[in-house]
Amino acid sequence: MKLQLALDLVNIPQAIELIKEVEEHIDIVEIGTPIINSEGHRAVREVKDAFPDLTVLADVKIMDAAGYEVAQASAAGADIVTILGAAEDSSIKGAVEEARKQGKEILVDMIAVKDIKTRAEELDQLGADYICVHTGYDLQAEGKDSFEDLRTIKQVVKNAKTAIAGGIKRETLPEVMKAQPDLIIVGGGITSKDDKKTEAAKIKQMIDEGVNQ
Ligand SMILES: O=C(CO)[C@H](O)[C@H](O)COP(=O)(O)O
Repeated sequence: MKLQLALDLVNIPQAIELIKEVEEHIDIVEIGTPIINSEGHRAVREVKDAFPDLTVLADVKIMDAAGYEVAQASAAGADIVTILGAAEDSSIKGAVEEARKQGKEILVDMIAVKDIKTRAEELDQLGADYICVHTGYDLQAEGKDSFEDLRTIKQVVKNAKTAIAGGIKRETLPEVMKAQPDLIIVGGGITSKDDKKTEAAKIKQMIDEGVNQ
């Protein structure tokens, strides 16, 4: 199980400072959609330049023109690029094909997908590297989570790695870990803390020790 730190509500210098603090405790850093929307691919490039050994995920949440978008994010230095599970199959295929060409990976975000089980089976066949259940901020505000969806995809996904995102924090980690996803994505659960380094270290330790009680 790997830990991905999601950086959403910061600018590029703040992101770089934050990564410096927690770098040793994370496996992947996500350049979140809000940063990319406001700062562009420059955000991905500057983070990759500052941390060349860290795996960088560009959360571009592609919906169309997938091959082109994957190429652009890859050129900026992304190692993993996200596409929405609700996108057309031809877009998913285009994203996977371009990622293979570039030596990158595709994470499919299942946000807003209604039939999680069927779509996860399809995406698995289409060659997704990761399938990620995700409760976005707007549904988190309604008290929703993706724990049940994670159990559902774990039952049907045969090839892809599984991931979960959305409001995960140290207190909910044991529940998440019971389902054994390959990747756990934590944003506010780390970035909202005064001592981000200690929080990231504790979360990483729980993951590494397989704490699930
Ligand atoms: O993709 C995102 C929002 O669309 C976030 O990066 C993801 O939800 C993780 O952040 P948090 O743990 O703060 O919910």
